[in-house]
Amino acid sequence: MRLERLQLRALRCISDAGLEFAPGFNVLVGANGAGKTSVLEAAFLLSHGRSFRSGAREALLQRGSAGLSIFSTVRHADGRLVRLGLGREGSRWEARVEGQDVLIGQLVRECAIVCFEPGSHALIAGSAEERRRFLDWGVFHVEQEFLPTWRRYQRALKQRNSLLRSNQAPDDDIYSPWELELARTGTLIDQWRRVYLAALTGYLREQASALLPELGAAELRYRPGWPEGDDLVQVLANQRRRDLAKGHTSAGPHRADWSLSFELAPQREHLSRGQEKLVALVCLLAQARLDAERRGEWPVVCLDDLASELDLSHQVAVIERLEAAPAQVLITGTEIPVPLRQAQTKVFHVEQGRLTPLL
Ligand SMILES: Nc1ncnc2c1ncn2[C@@H]1O[C@H](COP(=O)(O)OP(=O)(O)OP(=O)(O)O)[C@@H](O)[C@H]1O
Repeated sequence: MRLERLQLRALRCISDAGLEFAPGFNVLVGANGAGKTSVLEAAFLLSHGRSFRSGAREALLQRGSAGLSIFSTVRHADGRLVRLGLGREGSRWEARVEGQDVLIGQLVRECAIVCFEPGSHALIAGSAEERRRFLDWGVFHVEQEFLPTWRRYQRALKQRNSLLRSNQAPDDDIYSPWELELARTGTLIDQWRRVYLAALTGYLREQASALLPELGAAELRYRPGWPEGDDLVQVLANQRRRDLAKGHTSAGPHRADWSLSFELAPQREHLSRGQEKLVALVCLLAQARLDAERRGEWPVVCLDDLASELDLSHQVAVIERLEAAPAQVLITGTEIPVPLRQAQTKVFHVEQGRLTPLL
């Protein structure tokens, strides 16, 4: 898929801007703080319902503005054109597909965008929550039932945690209904995650051998969040007393994690900071590749500040791979990245929130 048009209003330093993107490479060039990342952030918001930057969603609203809006026209590989919108008026976020109000989950399903940005190394070096989010975004895009099941799981988890916190005696009749629900939905979530990771593994190995051949073979490890092979309902019942002392549920898919290790870098601590970033990029490109396989079209790939994140040879390798995909790519930088200077690239100049097409 590709973004044909993106229209932004009152997003960070961008008061009002419209961009017509080219199908291939698009570069947003400008000084620090000009508003380049904010454009990628807007695209990411449509596809994830949240920003990749930390902080409250309120910070996205231009200072002094009561609302913001993001509109996009998305062209799918089969020629279908879909109009998407996300906005905030007053205290409410509203999502639209083809002018109809929809839930944010429905909007996100229509738009697939992966984004590599300076914070992406958290996928490797950060908390397990980052890795679960990555995993669940992938599962969500292929499994229709994932979101409602995940919501049911979260509801049951909240209920069990509030029983634990209010120090309810660990009796079956109080805890069992919630534990049954947790086990039923949690086991499904775990199965979907395993199927997704199994499909992702080949693409992870392929991307890793292209971008990080010096690290040797890559291996993916998954930890479901409770002892492998055990029945979750039994685990929860057995852990009630321990969980009462802790005040929260200590087993289940909300504790899952995965990691990518390498023959010559078996532990994360063996990776340099730059290699951590490259491993994160490997994961994102593998996810994009799998998404392309499943949906029959590449997601849009955003690379924020590419030239300061990767050395020149890795920039070349990534750009060549995306050119061959072929994917629509949005790149930001204080200058046009060297490998794109001779290529067919649409360039936008960004200055104090104003966007001007150059070439
Ligand atoms: N809510 C807001 N209202 C108005 N301006 C904001 C708001 N939030 C951030 N800004 C400003 O908007 C700009 C956002 O910049 P952005 O991160 O998009 O810049 P960038 O061009 O990617 O910069 P860099 O090259 O430094 O990463 C900054 O100048 C910032 O101070």
